[in-house]
Amino acid sequence: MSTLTARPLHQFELNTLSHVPDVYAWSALNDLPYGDDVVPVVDLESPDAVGLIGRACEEWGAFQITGHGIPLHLLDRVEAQTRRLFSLPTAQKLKAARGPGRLSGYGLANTSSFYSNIFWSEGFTIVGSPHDDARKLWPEDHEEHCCVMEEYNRLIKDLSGRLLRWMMLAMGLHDEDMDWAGLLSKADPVLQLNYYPVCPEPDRAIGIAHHTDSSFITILYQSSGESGLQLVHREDAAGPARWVTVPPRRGALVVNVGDLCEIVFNGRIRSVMHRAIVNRTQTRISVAFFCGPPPEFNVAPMEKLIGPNERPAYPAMSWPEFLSLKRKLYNKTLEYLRSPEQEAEDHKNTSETTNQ
Ligand SMILES: C=C1C[C@]23C[C@H]1CC[C@H]2[C@@]12CCC[C@@](C)(C(=O)O1)[C@H]2[C@@H]3C(=O)O
Ligand SMILES: O=C(O)CCC(=O)C(=O)O
Ligand SMILES: [Fe+2]
Repeated sequence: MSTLTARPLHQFELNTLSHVPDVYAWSALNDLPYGDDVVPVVDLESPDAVGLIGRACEEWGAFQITGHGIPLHLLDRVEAQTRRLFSLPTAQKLKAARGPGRLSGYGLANTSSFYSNIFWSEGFTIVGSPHDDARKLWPEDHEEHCCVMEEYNRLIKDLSGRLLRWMMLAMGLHDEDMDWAGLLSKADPVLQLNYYPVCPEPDRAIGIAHHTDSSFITILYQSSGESGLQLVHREDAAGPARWVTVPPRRGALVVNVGDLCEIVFNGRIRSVMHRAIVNRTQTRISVAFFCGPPPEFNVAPMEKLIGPNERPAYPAMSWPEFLSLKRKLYNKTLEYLRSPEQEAEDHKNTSETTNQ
């Protein structure tokens, strides 16, 4: 396993290939059985939205939302701008390549550096303002792109604050326990545009390998047509852990619970393992909004969720500390934080501090 570093871009133009070259071949795609259960769909205008969200978070760590107030024509424009970006010639896209140590720009998904095989996808990350990178792609003609992305960021940030507040209420907490809107207003919005070209042998490739998002929640738009997003439904009375496909639904958005919520809610809800697969017939795009905190945020379980005489299920740390741990341990991060070894380590650190 390596740490997150920039990696060379594709050696191939994926949409021209008639077979999957070995560096793109994945063997562990069927590690779990498939389930045909359906990820809950919550209408945010429904009177029991809070309860439905709470149940979906506890059972799935994910749900689709309708009635979210983001106009369909804006979603269409976001999709059109995303397709326009990825259909630029490779040389042009490389002008906005994600440089070493930078999060924003064009390249493979960052997490691809954990694997020796390459993802069948391209990514473009927008952190904060879209202007700098868009100017590199379209020196004369980036106004429309920036306008659309900024408007989307504004509405989706607002929506994420509402959703987090409802999740908190569903967990029996109250408005005074966390000012989500205030907290999120201090963070840079992060948008990840994903592009999955058609693939001649979809069973041999992966769009983005399984992972959890680090954010509080991720709000994902996926293009209609072929589905690609799959998530792990944990073992329950109905069966063992299984892959479940989240079909695109016109106008709906997918909400994924991320690692930060798992920690803040002290494990009452868990982040959802998910991946994107590819298909033979339709180019797919997705746009993920990662709802994260400002750098100074203290990542720790909320006091009220820790029972009397109970230790928090996760140790406290800063957000940059969490991200650097995640860069090292990737899918093992939360398991490590919950483990007894970590508790011992945590205890040692606390006694060192108190001994000083
Ligand atoms: C709010 C977030 C979520 C982050 C970290 C932080 C800021 C940047 C986000 C992304 C965006 C691109 C994919 C990812 C994997 C990456 O490398 O940077 C994401 C990551 C995560 O989910 O871990
Ligand atoms: O394309 C998708 O459906 C998933 C994308 C994703 O998981 C991500 O960008 O983190
Ligand atoms: Fe993701």
